[in-house]
Amino acid sequence: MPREFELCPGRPIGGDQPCFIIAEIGQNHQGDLEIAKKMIRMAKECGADCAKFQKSELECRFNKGALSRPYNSQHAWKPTYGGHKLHLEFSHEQYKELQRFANEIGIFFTASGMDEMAVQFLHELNVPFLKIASADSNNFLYLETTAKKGHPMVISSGMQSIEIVRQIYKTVKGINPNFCILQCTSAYPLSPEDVNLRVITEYQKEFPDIPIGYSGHETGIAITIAAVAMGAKVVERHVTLDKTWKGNDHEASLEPNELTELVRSIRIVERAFGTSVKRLLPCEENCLSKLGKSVVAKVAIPAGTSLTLDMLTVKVAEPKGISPEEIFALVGKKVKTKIDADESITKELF
Ligand SMILES: CC(=O)N[C@H](C=O)[C@@H](O)[C@H](O)[C@H](O)COP(=O)(O)O
Ligand SMILES: C=C(OP(=O)(O)O)C(=O)O
Repeated sequence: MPREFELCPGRPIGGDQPCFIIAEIGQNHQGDLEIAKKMIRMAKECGADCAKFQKSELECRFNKGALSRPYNSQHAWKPTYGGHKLHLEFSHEQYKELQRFANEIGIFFTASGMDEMAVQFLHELNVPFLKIASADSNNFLYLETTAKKGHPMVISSGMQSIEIVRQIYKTVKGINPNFCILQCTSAYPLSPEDVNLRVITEYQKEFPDIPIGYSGHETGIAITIAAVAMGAKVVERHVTLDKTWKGNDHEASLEPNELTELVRSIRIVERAFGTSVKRLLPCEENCLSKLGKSVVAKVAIPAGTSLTLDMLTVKVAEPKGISPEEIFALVGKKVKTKIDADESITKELF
């Protein structure tokens, strides 16, 4: 059983705790603070545990060449990648406002720190946990600095190999025990064939003492529900107010009705995990008494006969007789009284 730890105040994850559901607002707010607030409210109303953003300090995250490279995508807000990213970036003051807003409406608030300066800002903002985006999970310098901040960590593993993920585990484990690793494939939208849910099982085997989760970029909710059924303890999905909006992530995001349905389905699946003890349950008694089978005489059996298998069959019978699993134990037993063909074989006959 993976160890539990408190990801947010009063909200442990891992073990048998409910799956922690992150609504990744990311940059789907289009650079508009009012849309961002609407999305935080939406995440809360749909039942997500946390609203998450992406914080960058652009000069720390990108070099000059990357900032000035042309961005010709249909999703571009400005002609250069730097201009585009700047359009989607909220200031420190705006982050504080969003954090206050999330506090007011009662949903956990955090962000991925997309570079070391952003992590320092989020540390000062005192977010409950730090999300490490896939693109930083092999950035060991950053990982070490971030782990040392002491916040719980949720680390995504898109674009990485198992060797790198082992190194992530080892590095962070040595500094900060409170972290989990998410299976993730970094493509938008993600085809089911590239999801590789089996990696969740692999991570559970490789890292049995930490919670494992899933960060999905597919469309729809089925795959994320399956991830939870496989034991994901944290799930993250992009959310949007409108999938047709401009932006790289909207198509692979969930609209409010889908997020609501995802949360509802995850909570149902969790109720269904139940126990690993296999036994007849009280709720099965009705079915058993209506359709459960009994041993029945196949032929008329005279009193004093030693039973053989060819005298017996199994049917739904009234009254209830001996259970079918005991049929072989009846062979050789002598009946006290005569039994008619098709009569239930009951304990009283011996
Ligand atoms: C890998 C990574 O950081 N991925 C993020 C999280 O999933 C995404 O939200 C990107 O920020 C987004 O897809 C980038 O789009 P553009 O390049 O149009 O700003
Ligand atoms: C890119 C991010 O997440 P992931 O790698 O899980 O898609 C993020 O959190 O900003």
